[in-house]
Amino acid sequence: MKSCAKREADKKTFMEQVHESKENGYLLSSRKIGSGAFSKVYLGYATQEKLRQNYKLASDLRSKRHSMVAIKIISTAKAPLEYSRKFLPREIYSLNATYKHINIQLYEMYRNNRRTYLVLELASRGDLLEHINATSDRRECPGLEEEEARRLFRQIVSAVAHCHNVGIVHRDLKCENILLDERGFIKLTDFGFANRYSLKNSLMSTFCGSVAYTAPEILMSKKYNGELADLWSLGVILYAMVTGKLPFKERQPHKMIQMIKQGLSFRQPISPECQNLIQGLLQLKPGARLGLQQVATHCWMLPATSAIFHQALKATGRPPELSPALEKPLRLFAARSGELGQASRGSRQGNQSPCRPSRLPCTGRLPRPSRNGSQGP
Ligand SMILES: Nc1ncnc2c1ncn2[C@@H]1O[C@H](COP(=O)(O)OP(=O)(O)OP(=O)(O)O)[C@@H](O)[C@H]1O
Repeated sequence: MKSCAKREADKKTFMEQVHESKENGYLLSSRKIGSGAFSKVYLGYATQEKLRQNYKLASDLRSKRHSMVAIKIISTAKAPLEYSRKFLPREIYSLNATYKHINIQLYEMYRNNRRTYLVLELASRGDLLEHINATSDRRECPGLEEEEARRLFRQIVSAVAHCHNVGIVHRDLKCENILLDERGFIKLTDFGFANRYSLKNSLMSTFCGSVAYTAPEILMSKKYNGELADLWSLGVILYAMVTGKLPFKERQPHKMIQMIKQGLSFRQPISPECQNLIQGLLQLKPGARLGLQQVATHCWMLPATSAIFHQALKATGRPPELSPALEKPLRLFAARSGELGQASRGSRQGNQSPCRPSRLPCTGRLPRPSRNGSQGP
């Protein structure tokens, strides 16, 4: 139980935050909507005066017909220096560099020597993890229906492609960092581990994110390509969406590697197209993973093309490789029909091997994995 002194101190801090927010044009409510390692996120409201001053904020909130925002308060005085000097600036840079897409918009920032305030677009329907668990409970069947998973995954792929196109790798893609707004659109968030890269093939060495979503090359402490590591995480997210479970779950990285090497299994009926896409992303070798363009034009993402998949499967016993000749019209078709978001640059030849029979996945509801620390650049 909190001591009386602690409660008083918390109350004083909150009142200071209310005051500092008001000075900057926002009314801070006492409704806490989330918290992170060094931050608390509150529901806030833009004042009329603020709306008159900030055109971007005003036009966005007008389209939403409310004045609510999420105010993320980071207590820089309490956070480690490394966080304030390295990760927070990266988060702000990434939010600014990618805001024109479907990730969370950073409307504004204000700060003093104790705290930094990020005024963010409100995503009022919680995170993807909560959504998967709630839907699983309602359906009495783990996971989302493939149709819904497809709708959400297309948006996620499009958001990640947008990040990669502007030279940003997220490095902490997981269901908890994908929020849903009131219209059911996804909002990519938590760019605390995001990083810039200037050379497409430059390698990184920082261990970021959560073990369950982390690419094996990072778990093995190898230098890694951030884009390819994001692709692995996308495979874990898709698996989690359609099965309601994590594909591999171990606390210890070396045990995770063993599990990954034993391969994937699907214990419930998932369409062969979807299994094929997940397999294409969850490739042990980073270079063998499907590229974002291949993901966006995969037959599971474009159901109209699944006849081709089935014909090839029937004729050869193998799913088809997308030939360059087929890829272009599919992309055009996808773009026209709105099935494809912004395409990422570059296309890798992914390994589209048929599904391997393998070990059992973890069971039960999707847990919230704990985050790893991070060292290095
Ligand atoms: N824009 C938003 N709208 C609604 N809720 C939000 C928003 N941003 C953050 N949250 C909520 O607050 C929680 C913490 O936010 P966020 O993940 O950005 O903080 P963090 O300090 O980076 O967290 P962590 O230490 O877990 O990485 C989120 O999980 C989410 O539930």
